[in-house]
Amino acid sequence: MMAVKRRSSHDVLLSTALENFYNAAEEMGLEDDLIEILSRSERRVCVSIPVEMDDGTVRVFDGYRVVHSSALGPAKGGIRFHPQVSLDETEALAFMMTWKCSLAGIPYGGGKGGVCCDPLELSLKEKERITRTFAARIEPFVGAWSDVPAPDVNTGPQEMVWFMDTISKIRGHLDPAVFTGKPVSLWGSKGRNAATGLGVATCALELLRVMGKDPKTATAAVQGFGNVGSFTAKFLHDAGVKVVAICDITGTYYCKDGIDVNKAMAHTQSNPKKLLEGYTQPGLEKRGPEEVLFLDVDVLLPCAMEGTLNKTNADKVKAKYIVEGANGPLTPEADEILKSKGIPIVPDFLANSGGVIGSYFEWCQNLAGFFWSEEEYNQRLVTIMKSNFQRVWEYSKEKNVLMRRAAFMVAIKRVADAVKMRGVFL
Ligand SMILES: NC(=O)C1=CN([C@@H]2O[C@H](COP(=O)(O)OP(=O)(O)OC[C@H]3O[C@@H](n4cnc5c(N)ncnc54)[C@H](O)[C@@H]3O)[C@@H](O)[C@H]2O)C=CC1
Ligand SMILES: O=C(O)CCC(=O)C(=O)O
Repeated sequence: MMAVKRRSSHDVLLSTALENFYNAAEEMGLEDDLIEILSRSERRVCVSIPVEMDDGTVRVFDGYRVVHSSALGPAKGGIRFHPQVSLDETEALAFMMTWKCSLAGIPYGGGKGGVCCDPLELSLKEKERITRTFAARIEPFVGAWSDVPAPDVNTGPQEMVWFMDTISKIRGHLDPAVFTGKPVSLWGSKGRNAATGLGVATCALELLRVMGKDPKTATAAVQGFGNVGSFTAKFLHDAGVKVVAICDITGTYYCKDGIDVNKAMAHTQSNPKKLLEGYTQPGLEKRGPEEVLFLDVDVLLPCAMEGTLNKTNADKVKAKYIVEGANGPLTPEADEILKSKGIPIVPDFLANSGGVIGSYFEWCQNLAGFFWSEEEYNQRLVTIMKSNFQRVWEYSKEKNVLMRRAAFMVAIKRVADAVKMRGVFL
């Protein structure tokens, strides 16, 4: 029995992340003091964001920026705009960023941020005011060598430019390396927008390879059709996988002959809310949003939000494999159910690490002031993703544990070694 008193939370994501961490730490025999240190965040910043709305009224939004660990380098992680954002959720996501960056082999710690708001109800100008005020309030805490935010749910290149521009104006000089995920025309990198999806698709193709399944005879279903889901579907489609279903908050769009992914992407790009609503093609059937999860396909890729597969629905999964594009899409109860069904799962912080690896490439280019071609970017990304997949796959076989546990063990070791070498004080 461990002497450490385990932290817990009412937040599903934080309790899931902590439970996975404690179990892996226990299995690898990590020292109690390191468990205590690594189960807490270094810094949790809460800010209020007063904003004048278009109708002249004032609303105050809550914003958060958490640094879980800076043992390996500056904290790294996205900023989310969503009605469910809370301090606990942000801390959970920052915690998982530490393990993601460690496993990826990049020189970063873990951070995450968020603003509790509903972007679907905001005008572009209101979103800009929220972004700029939030940027000003967290300015003392972010920087190229301290904490480097990036996009997450409902944020993208436009928000990253507002953030960078506000911080640069406050500091009196351009500071491009303080945010990644910027547009290519403004210190962004070719490849970053598609990077997470390219990484998720690469992991799915690697899993098919080790399972001896030809991608050209494989089928897939993708939940979520935003940044991660749409590019995941696109790269799988390009590799010859038949993507039979895609999905967003408006429903599941199923076609037994395969979704025309490029057409669906063009559809979402052409409407202001970026939704699939109204998308059509020959043979298309529209179903409820949850139905994507229960289709009889080779690979299911949850690329939307956390907790999608849980104790109430995991037993209905018919897919042969799961590759987690979203952060925390499975609760521990779902993990158990899927384990008993023998379904191999590529865990989120391996599968979706292409985003942060791609952000690392952007940060390197910003610091050097020298930009790469998209070909070079993608080729380096795919090489790293394949090698990280292979490392976790082999370690899981060697230790006879599931891939999630193996990934945690590899990731925790690198951070724990860094904490020991740097020393725990100050
Ligand atoms: N953007 C990035 O580079 C990275 C994002 N992630 C994670 O991937 C996930 C998705 O992020 P993004 O694609 O950036 O967000 P996004 O905002 O671009 O897209 C989210 C998509 O999920 C859909 N969705 C939301 N709730 C849903 C529900 N209940 N049922 C069905 N569809 C639903 C939305 O309609 C939208 O299509 C999140 O968990 C995020 O933390 C992870 C790594 C990097
Ligand atoms: O690109 C980044 O720095 C972080 C992306 C992110 O938030 C994530 O991987 O969950």
